[in-house]
Amino acid sequence: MSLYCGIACRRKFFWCYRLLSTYVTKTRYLFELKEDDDACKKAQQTGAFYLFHSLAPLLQTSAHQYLAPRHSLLELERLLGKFGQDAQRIEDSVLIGCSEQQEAWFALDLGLDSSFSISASLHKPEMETELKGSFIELRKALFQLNARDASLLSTAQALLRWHDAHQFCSRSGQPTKKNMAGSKRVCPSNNIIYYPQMAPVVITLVSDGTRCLLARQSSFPKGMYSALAGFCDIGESVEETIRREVAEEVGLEVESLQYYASQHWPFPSGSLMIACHATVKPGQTEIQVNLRELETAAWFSHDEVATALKRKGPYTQQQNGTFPFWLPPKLAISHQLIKEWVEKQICSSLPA
Ligand SMILES: NC(=O)C1=CN([C@@H]2O[C@H](COP(=O)(O)OP(=O)(O)OC[C@H]3O[C@@H](n4cnc5c(N)ncnc54)[C@H](O)[C@@H]3O)[C@@H](O)[C@H]2O)C=CC1
Ligand SMILES: [Mg+2]
Repeated sequence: MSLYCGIACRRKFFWCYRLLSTYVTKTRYLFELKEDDDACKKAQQTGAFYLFHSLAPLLQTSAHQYLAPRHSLLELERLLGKFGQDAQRIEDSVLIGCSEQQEAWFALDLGLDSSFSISASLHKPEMETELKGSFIELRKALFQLNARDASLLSTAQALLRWHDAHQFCSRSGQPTKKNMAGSKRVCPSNNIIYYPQMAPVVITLVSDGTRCLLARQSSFPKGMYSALAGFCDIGESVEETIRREVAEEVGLEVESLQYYASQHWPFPSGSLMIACHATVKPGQTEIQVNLRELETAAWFSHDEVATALKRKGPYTQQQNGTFPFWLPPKLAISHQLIKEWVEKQICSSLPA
């Protein structure tokens, strides 16, 4: 090993160690805030708040992108005061992360019902003017956010939605109480603890060796195709869900599958997307589309998919009345799954 290489390796090791150490410190800090209400309340003093209204995040526009502004506790108290709201409403906020310098990040919804305010929803247009931004539906804004804001706002929305929908104990019917961080709710009458939940969903890119199978639902934007997706049924393994979903939706039998990656997805109400590649038995490639689930499904060649990946919107109607074939945006795991398939095809076609 050359001297240069030795130094480079040691530097790399030192860098990795520093990264890991910051990550561990951050993780332990967040754990403490979830477990200790007093520590979490203290963290709000120096923390930053992302604001929502009826689950739509507050956003500002900057150069064709959306930015998610953050507010200090002081700014938030001033804002609530101005709109005649109790500062106790801040206790409805949920912890969504922290910076490397341990600035805790929270999310608060000013439009949902609160036990701390008489009138549930603060006046939206006036608040938007005051905050110099707009509350925009996450579905519309997600793909124009940077990766960090997209991930934070997705987590925040899923958590805020869960709290809004779990205000009462399903056994006693009594109101449940959120802990300061919002990592759980407890029923004071029977001590049942409720934890935020998300639904596991598999997303599978089926291939026959040279082509891949893409499908569309009628609710998709015109021209957009994606890999097959489906919720896990209770009691199923990921492998079983993939086999069932592929059989249910396109009438094919999966022969082998390989895990690719996962992603939290805020729609419809917080899912864990588990992405996999799958192959079908050779010669068994005839698609039978389940029209109750899908509008259409088809096999696509490597070149067709590679071209679609490069295509940029807006995807407007063509002269012949059809829409161009396009794929989900980069932020969606389906895009990454399809991209990996394209890259793998290129590698396998290269001479050894
Ligand atoms: N991030 C990504 O790249 C992608 C994400 N997705 C997400 O995957 C989700 C599932 O895909 P679909 O093909 O619609 O699933 P699906 O094929 O399981 O069909 C949806 C139906 O499943 C039933 N269902 C079972 N459990 C459910 C639950 N926990 N919540 C809601 N419905 C449930 C309902 O009847 C619903 O109409 C979609 O909601 C979509 O948001 C889909 C494609 C790409
Ligand atoms: Mg489906």
